[in-house]
Amino acid sequence: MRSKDHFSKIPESQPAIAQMDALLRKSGIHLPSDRLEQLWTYHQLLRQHNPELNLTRIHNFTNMVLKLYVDSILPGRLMDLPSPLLDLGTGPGMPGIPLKIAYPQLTLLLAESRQKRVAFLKTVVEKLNFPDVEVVGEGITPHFERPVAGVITRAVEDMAATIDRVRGCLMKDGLVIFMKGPHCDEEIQAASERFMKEYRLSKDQSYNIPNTSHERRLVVFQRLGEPLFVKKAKAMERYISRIIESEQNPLFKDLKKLLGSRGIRKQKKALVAGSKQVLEVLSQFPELCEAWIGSGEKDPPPPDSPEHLNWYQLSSPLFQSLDVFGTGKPLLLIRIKTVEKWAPDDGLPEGCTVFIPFQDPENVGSVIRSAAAFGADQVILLSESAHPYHPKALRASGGTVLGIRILEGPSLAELPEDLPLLPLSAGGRDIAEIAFPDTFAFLPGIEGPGLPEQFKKNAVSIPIDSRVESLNAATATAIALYAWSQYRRKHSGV
Ligand SMILES: C[S@@+](CC[C@H](N)C(=O)[O-])C[C@H]1O[C@@H](n2cnc3c(N)ncnc32)[C@H](O)[C@@H]1O
Repeated sequence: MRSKDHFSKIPESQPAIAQMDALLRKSGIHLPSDRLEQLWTYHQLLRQHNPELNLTRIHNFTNMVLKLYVDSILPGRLMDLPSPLLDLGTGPGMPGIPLKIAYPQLTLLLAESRQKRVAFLKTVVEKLNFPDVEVVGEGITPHFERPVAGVITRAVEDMAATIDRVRGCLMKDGLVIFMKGPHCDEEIQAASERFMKEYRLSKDQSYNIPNTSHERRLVVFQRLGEPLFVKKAKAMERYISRIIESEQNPLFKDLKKLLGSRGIRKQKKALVAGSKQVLEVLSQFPELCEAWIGSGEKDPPPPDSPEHLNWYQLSSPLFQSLDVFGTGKPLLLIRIKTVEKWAPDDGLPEGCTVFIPFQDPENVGSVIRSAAAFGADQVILLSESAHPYHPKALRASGGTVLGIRILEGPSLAELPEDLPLLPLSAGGRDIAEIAFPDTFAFLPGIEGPGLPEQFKKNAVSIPIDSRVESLNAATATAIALYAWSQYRRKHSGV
């Protein structure tokens, strides 16, 4: 490899500043004398401290100039460098120090976790009398929150790891600049896929260190969103935030009661869980949303949330006691719509009504979801039923509870027999063979006891294998709804 290098014939016995200048110029880099001297001083320091600190394995003068200094400066010729720029894992100062010498207007942060190297970097910065260069003597983690417009990194780690690491400090539109060798397609692909929503690949340029056979690749990702600390600050400004750390806090006590149907009925409020559902409810029913509930201040409300939203920041144990599904993601406190009453005298509207007597909130939620999916006209909750806004019901309903017409009716025993009912019970007529009336209601039984005797005579059933006693009540209702939707499609072309 070395024999191909154009400059390998330069005598190594007495390298001098002029030879460095010549190598730089042949590589297209023209430094004025004061900056050339800075680079020379840096080179001397590197040489002086290398035996003790093992700063670089490159010892040959020509190679040091080309593979370290020229290589470090080249990104500045291929793009406009963002400033302030964080050189992450700078080691002995590469590419940061040569870049700062070539582009003195840069504000630079040199991050290095190994303390001996940190001491070396501080000596360099002092000797070169650099303005606007700071040595950050710590390992960069996502908790590092100093705002920077760009990050540059050479020979540190894979791209995805770095992008993740700088999520605390890189500002919106900021650039992560990777100085890589030619074979980094897999890394680019992995990082592009993982950060698809937050970053875009803005540059991928192959080049050579001039007059050498050394191939390089400059890969740049641009951040599309804000870092967390900015999101937090904006959210603090926009929403009323409350920190809740005690179980005795009245707000928390009320929230805790929303884990059961009684509390929901009394307060007319509910908790929505699961990030997808929370975001859907927030965008579809902003007027119903009261508070965004998170663990501490991580995960602030999204920037376009309604302004009246409160932001409750719960201590981790308090949050976990509300996060019954263990999502770890924020919950949403919503007001529930007033549920209209229904009495038998009101009759039924044309189409399909579904009565719900289920005591298991998951069954309530999943039947509501099926009712919405198959186009039922309304759902009437009998007094036996669990609350449709119970956290388990809301989750099982996939949010459809908020979209479908729901009424509150009497108990199962109070339903008159002369309603146009299609009770669901094993042993009834085969549902595939009946003609569905224009106006009717499905009436499934309660889990366990099933239907009271008086309804069984008109029941319809879903034929099942004789070794299975019965279907789950919500499943049976879903299949009955499907049978009706198929019948309707066939007979009315809907
Ligand atoms: C292989 S060296 C490369 C140094 C230099 N960028 C170069 O091109 O010569 C990697 C350096 O990154 C430092 N480093 C690794 N992870 C780091 C982190 N998270 N924050 C700061 N420095 C880190 C290591 O201590 C090491 O000095």
